[in-house]
Amino acid sequence: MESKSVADLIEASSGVHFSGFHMNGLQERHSGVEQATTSAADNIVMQPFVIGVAGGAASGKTTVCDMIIQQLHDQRVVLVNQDSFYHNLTPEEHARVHEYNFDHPDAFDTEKLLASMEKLRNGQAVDIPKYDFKSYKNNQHRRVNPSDVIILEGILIFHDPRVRELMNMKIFVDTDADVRLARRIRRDTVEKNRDIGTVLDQYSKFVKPAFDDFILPTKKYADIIIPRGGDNHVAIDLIVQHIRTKLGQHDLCKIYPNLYVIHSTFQIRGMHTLIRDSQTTKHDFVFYADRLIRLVVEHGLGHLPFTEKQVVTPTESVYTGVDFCKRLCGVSVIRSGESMENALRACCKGIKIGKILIHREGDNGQQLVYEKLPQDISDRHVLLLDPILGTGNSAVQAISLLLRKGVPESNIIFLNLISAPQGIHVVCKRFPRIKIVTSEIESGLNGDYRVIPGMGEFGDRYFGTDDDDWQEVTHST
Ligand SMILES: Nc1ncnc2c1ncn2[C@@H]1O[C@H](COP(=O)(O)OP(=O)(O)O)[C@@H](O)[C@H]1O
Ligand SMILES: Nc1ccn([C@@H]2O[C@H](COP(=O)(O)O)[C@@H](O)[C@H]2O)c(=O)n1
Ligand SMILES: [Mg+2]
Repeated sequence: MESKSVADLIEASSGVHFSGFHMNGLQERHSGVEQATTSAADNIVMQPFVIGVAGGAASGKTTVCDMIIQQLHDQRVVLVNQDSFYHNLTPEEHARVHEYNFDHPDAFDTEKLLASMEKLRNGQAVDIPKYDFKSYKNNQHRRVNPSDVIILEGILIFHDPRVRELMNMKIFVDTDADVRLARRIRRDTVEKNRDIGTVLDQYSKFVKPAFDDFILPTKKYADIIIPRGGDNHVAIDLIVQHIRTKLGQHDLCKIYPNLYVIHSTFQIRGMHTLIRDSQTTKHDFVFYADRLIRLVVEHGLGHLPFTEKQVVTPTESVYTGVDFCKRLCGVSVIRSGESMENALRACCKGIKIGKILIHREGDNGQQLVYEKLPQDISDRHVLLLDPILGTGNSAVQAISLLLRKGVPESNIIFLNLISAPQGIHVVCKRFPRIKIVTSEIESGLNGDYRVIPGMGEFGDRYFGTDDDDWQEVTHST
């Protein structure tokens, strides 16, 4: 495509909002996308999703954890047992081990557990003791690497509020006392070589009272109570599904503090349902997409800086409020992004809106970038408009161009309707200071790099250039 004709194309497609068209995309095309703007990107530590699993001894905690881990096979999951943090016994305690209460909160070195968790959450590997139930020692260690999911399991794992605080999800495995006792007898006699008399003594002296006094009272902290432990496949399936959703969605907001997902309501879900439905007419698609876009734009504007302003009301009282940010412009990514311009103009009277055209050239991923931006854009806060964040490639191109124009990274707010986690990772890691405002986070991308569940080709549906509409036009003319 010839440079001049592209300029004309943009001019024709967008209308002139201001002077200052720069045609330097071709020169920049071969220089590639800018490298990460700051080393801070490398320092971002993904916060793991921490699941706590509590319940009485032999209730099936380890079995439930194993089942969750098995189902989350495509995630990096690590299991940390509270048993690993049993205090070593003194020689005196060891000599009278049958009088030692292994079910009391004081039997555990919770400070050490907290220190290990702190390391894992900071992305550092940690050596976790391996507890030997036969020798009562934890002299050996295993190396645990930082992971996407950490499962903390143990009878008293909900006891200390500081440990509870670490958890994103708390599960209590609720199994009848007689089943727990029967399993314990079998386990302790077979696996731990203990005689049945000792097992029963320990149970009545320590295990049962501790369950009533310390373990059962922590059930109230659970988000989910699983009756029948590992037999409850439905509960485990639901939990795994929830973890997957959480990993892909809102926890992204914890990982990336500059990612904002507008608060979901049934109205918003209803609008999404309509625009995602492939049967929705163009008219309805535009109507509900516009409503959602307006919400995203309003939310995005809320992230602009403000100055305090006092006004005198008609009752001659003073109202202390704020003044809008004045140095502002929009930049839409042609063509879908243009659908967001009206909402921005409706909110910000007379706002300048620039345009960026990103063109994928063949399959080699090379992209041509043409732009028409305000000359003083480096002095402005920029609202970057593109309804769908998919792989993040276009967004990286667009943001890199803005940075080359001198716009500070922290002055860019990227507004979109839906975001794929992959795109969020790409953009937020590379540009940790930009803000992203979106209305929903998607499950992911399919093999063709299309957003799933998504809403199809947004530009075609919004501007009526999808196949059906073209046919309609052909038939009616
Ligand atoms: N649903 C089940 N049916 C039969 N045996 C089970 C079931 N769940 C666990 N067990 C057995 O009971 C014992 C205790 O289970 P485990 O998962 O280790 O419990 P916990 O970790 O709560 O102590 C183990 O020997 C295990 O094999
Ligand atoms: N040396 C030890 C240490 C602990 N116990 C018992 O283990 C139970 C906790 O383990 P779970 O896998 O069942 O959660 C607890 O009831 C302790 O009494 C032990 O017997 N010997
Ligand atoms: Mg266990």
